[in-house]
Amino acid sequence: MAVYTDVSPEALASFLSLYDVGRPTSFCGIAEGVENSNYLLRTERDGQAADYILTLYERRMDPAELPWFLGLMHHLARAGLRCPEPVAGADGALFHMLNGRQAALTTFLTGLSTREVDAAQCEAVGAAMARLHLMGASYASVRANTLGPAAWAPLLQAGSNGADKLEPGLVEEVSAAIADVTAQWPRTDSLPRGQIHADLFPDNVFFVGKTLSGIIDFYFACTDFFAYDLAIAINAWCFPDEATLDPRLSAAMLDGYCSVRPLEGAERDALRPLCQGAAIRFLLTRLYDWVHTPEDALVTRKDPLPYLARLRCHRAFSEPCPYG
Ligand SMILES: Nc1ncnc2c1ncn2[C@@H]1O[C@H](COP(=O)(O)OP(=O)(O)OP(=O)(O)O)[C@@H](O)[C@H]1O
Ligand SMILES: N[C@@H](CCO)C(=O)O
Repeated sequence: MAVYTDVSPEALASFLSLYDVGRPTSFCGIAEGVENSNYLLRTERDGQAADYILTLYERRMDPAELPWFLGLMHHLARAGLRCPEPVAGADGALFHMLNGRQAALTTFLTGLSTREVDAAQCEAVGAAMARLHLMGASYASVRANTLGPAAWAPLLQAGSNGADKLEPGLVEEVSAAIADVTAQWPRTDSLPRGQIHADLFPDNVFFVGKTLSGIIDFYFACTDFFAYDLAIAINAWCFPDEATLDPRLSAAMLDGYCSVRPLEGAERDALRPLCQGAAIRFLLTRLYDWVHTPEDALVTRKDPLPYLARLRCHRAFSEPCPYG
């Protein structure tokens, strides 16, 4: 489930009166996702139907940061990336309040996320990510990565109550990995940086047939190393059994990326610590949710342990870039 906030027909009508999108003809909650409340909205105007996603921002969203995310999506959509474009209200604003929460309408993207990742999809994701990185260069505003290395020790601390029940010795093992990976982390000015998606998992990428048709969910986007975005996606796409890297998939992703934006040698050399850092980041946010979400909550908690398995896998490699 991800409908935390119910929206009545009256509240919807009042919200839509701020937009020029026509009258609602259907409106239903979307079960997928864990962060925000999402609804599929169909409207009709002058006999024409149009689909939108209505999102009410919950949980981790810092209200002051929403304009940055919506501005980035607007910028990328206008630059030609297939991503949701926020719809402006009659007043020009990209979000308005609904039931006490910030809420935005975005364009609907067709397509389905894949359940069985293959090399062609990885190549397409790599190429789309590189396009996103290049297009983001003209979005000048900076957003620091709030889930970068400085956040890891406090997150582990916040999730430590219950961590060892999940996996004996987890806190000690992850503490040691944090110290080691932080010491190897590239200096800010040592690798190319810019706007990154930072959550490019299979459920955030749509395909129509074999063609990549859209990228959604920009609410962890930030300004960081381009190669860190690749590290996140390698972890999310290239571990078919959750614990073992399939180098054919990661090589396809790197090939796709390099077909649009060639990687520098230093970026390839940094991939192993970056992949470990990406594994730590998702292990810790999942651990936090695991420990802090009541077992009977409607939201489905994501298992942190597959990210411990990925961390171990990257740490066991001896070659600098086993990814392709
Ligand atoms: N622009 C869009 N076009 C079509 N479907 C969308 C769009 N945005 C969201 N969806 C649908 O809503 C679902 C949830 O969206 P999203 O992943 O952004 O939610 P979330 O709560 O931020 O979840 P999470 O961060 O856990 O992935 C998606 O899986 C997709 O089915
Ligand atoms: N992609 C994240 C969920 C939040 O975006 C995860 O799998 O842990």
